[in-house]
This record gives sequence, C-alpha cells and structure tokens, in this order.
Amino acid sequence: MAVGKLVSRIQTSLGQFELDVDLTLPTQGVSVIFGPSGSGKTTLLRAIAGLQQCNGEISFNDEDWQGAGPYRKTAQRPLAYVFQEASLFPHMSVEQNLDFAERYSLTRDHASKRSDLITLFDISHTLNRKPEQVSGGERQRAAIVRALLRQPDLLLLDEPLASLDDARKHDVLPYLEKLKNDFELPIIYVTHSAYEAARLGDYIVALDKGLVVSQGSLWDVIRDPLFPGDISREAGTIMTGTVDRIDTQWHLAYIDTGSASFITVPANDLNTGDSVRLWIRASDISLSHQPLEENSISNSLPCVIEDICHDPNPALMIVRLKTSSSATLITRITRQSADQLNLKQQMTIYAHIKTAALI
Ligand SMILES: Nc1ncnc2c1ncn2[C@@H]1O[C@H](COP(=O)(O)OP(=O)(O)OP(=O)(O)O)[C@@H](O)[C@H]1O
Repeated sequence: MAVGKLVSRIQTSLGQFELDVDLTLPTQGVSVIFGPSGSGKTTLLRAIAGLQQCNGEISFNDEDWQGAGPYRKTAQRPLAYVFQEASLFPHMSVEQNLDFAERYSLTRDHASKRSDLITLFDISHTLNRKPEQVSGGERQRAAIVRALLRQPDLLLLDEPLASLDDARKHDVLPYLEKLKNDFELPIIYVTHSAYEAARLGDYIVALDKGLVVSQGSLWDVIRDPLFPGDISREAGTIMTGTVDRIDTQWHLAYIDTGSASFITVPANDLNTGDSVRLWIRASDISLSHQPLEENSISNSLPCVIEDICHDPNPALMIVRLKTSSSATLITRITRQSADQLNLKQQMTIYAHIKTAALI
C-alpha cells in the first residue's frame, strides 16, 4: 500500500516568534517533531490541528484541510490530540471522559473496542476516579485511550511524558510503543528528548527558531551533521529477549535475544523466563574480527556489516550491523579503528556490547 502524506506549508507568528515550515511527513509510523524549548514544536502541532491560525496549506492524504479547498475546522479534521498534561476533563471521572470521546467519535468500520483499549493501556482500575485521583502516568494513558476512542486517522501527541518524572516516563514508554506497534495509526509526536525521539521515531523533523533544520528517517537524521542536539549520541538499538538464566554469584542475567550469544545485564529482580527489552547505545559497542576470549559466552555478537558512513564528527564513523536474529545495531567507532579493521560492507564482524540497559 502506498504511504500517504501530510503536507504542511505554513507560516504563522506569535508575538516576536515566527514559524515558517515546508514539511511533508509520511502518514505511517511515528513522525517526531524534535527541537529545543521555544523552537515552535507545539505551534506547529496546533497549526496542523487547526488550533493555531496560520497562512499556507495543509493537506492530509490528499484531503485539503486548509489552502486549496474550504477551511476545515479542528472538529472537521479526523485527528485526536493529547496535550502535555490536563487532556482529561477534570470534573469527569476517567470513564465519563471516555464516554465523552465515544459520543464524538468518527465512524469507522474497524473501530478499536473500548474494552480492548482499557485492557491494553491498563486503566480499568482508574475508571471511577477523577483525573486528579490517578497518577500522572495513568492520566496520560487514559488520555491516549480517550484520543483513540475518537477513532482518528491521525494522532497528535504533544510531549506526553513531559509532566512525568523519570520513573513514570519509563512506565509509560512501553505503552507508547504498543500504540506505535499495535495500531496502524500515524502519529506526530512532539518532544525535546533525544531518547524518546530515538526510541519511538521513524521519521524525525528537527525545528530550531521556527524553521526546519533537518528531517528524514531516524537513520538519515543520525548521520546528518546539521541535526541539532544529542540524538546521534543517544542513538542506539532496542533488542527484545528472554532471561535465559541468572548468575547469582555475579548478579547477572543472561539475555537470549535470538543471536548467537547472550547479552548480560544486572540481574536486579529479573527471573528466568522474563521478557525484557534492552537499549544499547551506539557508543557502547566496539568491533573486532574475533570474539573476545573472556567474553566469548556473552556480549559478543557475530554480525554482518550493512552500512558504513561518516559521522558529523570527522574522527568518527557510523557502522550499521545486522545480528543473526536480524536486529540492527548501530555503532560509532573512530575512523582510525575502521581503517585498521579494514571494514567493508557484508563483512562478518563481532560486536562487543559494553553495557546494555534494561528499558
Ligand atoms: N500566545 C503567545 N504569544 C506570544 N508568543 C508565544 C505565544 N505562545 C507561544 N509563544 C512563543 O512562541 C515560541 C514557540 O513556542 P512553542 O510553544 O511552539 O515552542 P515549543 O518548541 O513547543 O517549546 P516547549 O518545548 O518549551 O514546549 C516561543 O518563543 C514562545 O514563547
């Protein structure tokens, strides 16, 4: 199926601030609008939603929302919006908030079932409570369910984790991943967190001072020397696996990722058989032609080199690898090491993972 697009060629001003963007986003997967505070991310999202007046044109999958055809107000655009906080009506219970969304939902053949969404986002215990009586993470999950009950064709998420502390952020992130993976719903996700952008984004747009400074697939953006912020340094890979065994002497868990060897992480309170996800940063992987002797049973994965390219930093190269379980690893090594190892595409090489974090 051909991927549709969201075209936004718009200008607007707010006091001294001017936003001037010409963007074409795929209407598939998660498009991340990334940039520092005050760069215009929320203004852009509000303009797409029709909540911020702007000049120019906006179209969604060839449907004109503004510009060529008659202007469509927010309620006439098939979208749902989750704000940084307070997306739920405070005077209604969570359940009444969901009722409200269903009353104004768009008609769809394959509507998501309310009970399924409540289970998926684990909010059944909050239904009778008011938003102020649930945690920040539960509130955002309920706000996402409410948005999904509108049966939108496009979901706009404005820093949904911004109001949460780090622990809550890590609680909610897996739900956002479910949202990304289980629904064929294009999402525009605003964040200033490189970690969230790298973890959730498929397509990334970087804004600075109201202008687009870089855009492309996550992988293209990582290599873009104009890309602001630390996304390239934060770049990495998520691998899923199962705890094969716990080494009680060294407090390590051996994770089976389907690759030829295990990856070890601190055992914490993991048990054999648990499913886990690992975050492996590009800077935590080194390469060699041989498995390291002392590491040969763990953290040393045979891989095939898919791609080698220049890093914005002239001393470094970025190497993309495929593991035997078809996971993609990204590593950043010095140009000198790349030269000494004589790296070539399709070459088999060992990736040594210094540390992997559980997420
Ligand atoms: N109502 C307003 N009147 C005047 N200026 C405004 C108004 N709303 C926003 N601005 C300014 O417009 C600029 C862009 O704001 P916007 O909220 O889009 O940025 P942002 O990238 O989403 O920032 P943050 O990450 O801090 O939420 C900022 O400089 C902000 O101060």
